[in-house]
Amino acid sequence: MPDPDTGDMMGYQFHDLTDACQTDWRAYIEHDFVRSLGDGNLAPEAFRHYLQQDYLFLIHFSRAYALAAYKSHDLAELRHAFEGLKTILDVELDLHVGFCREWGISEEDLARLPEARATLAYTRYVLDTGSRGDLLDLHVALAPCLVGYGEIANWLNARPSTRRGDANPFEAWIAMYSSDDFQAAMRDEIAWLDARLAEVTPARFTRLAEIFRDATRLEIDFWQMGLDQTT
Ligand SMILES: Cc1ncc(C[n+]2csc(CCO)c2C)c(N)n1
Repeated sequence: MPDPDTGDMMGYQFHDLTDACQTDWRAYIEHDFVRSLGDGNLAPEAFRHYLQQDYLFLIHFSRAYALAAYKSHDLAELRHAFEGLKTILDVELDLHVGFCREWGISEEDLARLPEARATLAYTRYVLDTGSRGDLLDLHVALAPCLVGYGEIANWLNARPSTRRGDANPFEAWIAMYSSDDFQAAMRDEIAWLDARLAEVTPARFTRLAEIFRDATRLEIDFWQMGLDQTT
């Protein structure tokens, strides 16, 4: 459809992906795990289980960013993948190691950890989608993780019952995803996706929306695993 201001043809945008799966997207962003984390009363066992499985998750997500490097066509795409991998290793895992120390999870515990089904399903789904498809398929599969956590932080901050500061044991978690750096990374990813989605056909968009919805459902399962402490 033509843009009313410029007359240019407008394609799809990132928000069309969330619009296409609103029920699942809201169930992910506003999950009970997230609400309790915001209120500061999430059961320590639930958070501990989440932290342990997230360690395995982050290792496989690092591999997915390495796959994005492999799928790159130019230096800009390669840098984009490299920055994503570097953020997981330097920022995500850093936060993670700090939390594990605080919650009494040792490196030996992490090394011995059996991988839960929800972790297996989500990480291997993303790697398989990226192996089979192109860089856009892979980024769409990765988007609920990066964009979702930024949106969760914004949702929590806009909500009156969220407790910020020392009164909340999960303050560092909320602060990390609310930070200017993380929010800027989220906006960069949305801009990258907007530029590529502008070019896709309706049939291709339908397939991408399916990938996005599946990855969103797997994020829901990951939160639920924390609450249920299932493996
Ligand atoms: C289940 C699960 N989903 C998303 C994230 C957040 N996250 C993991 S890697 C990455 C991209 C680089 O920052 C982001 C935002 C998480 N930790 N665990």
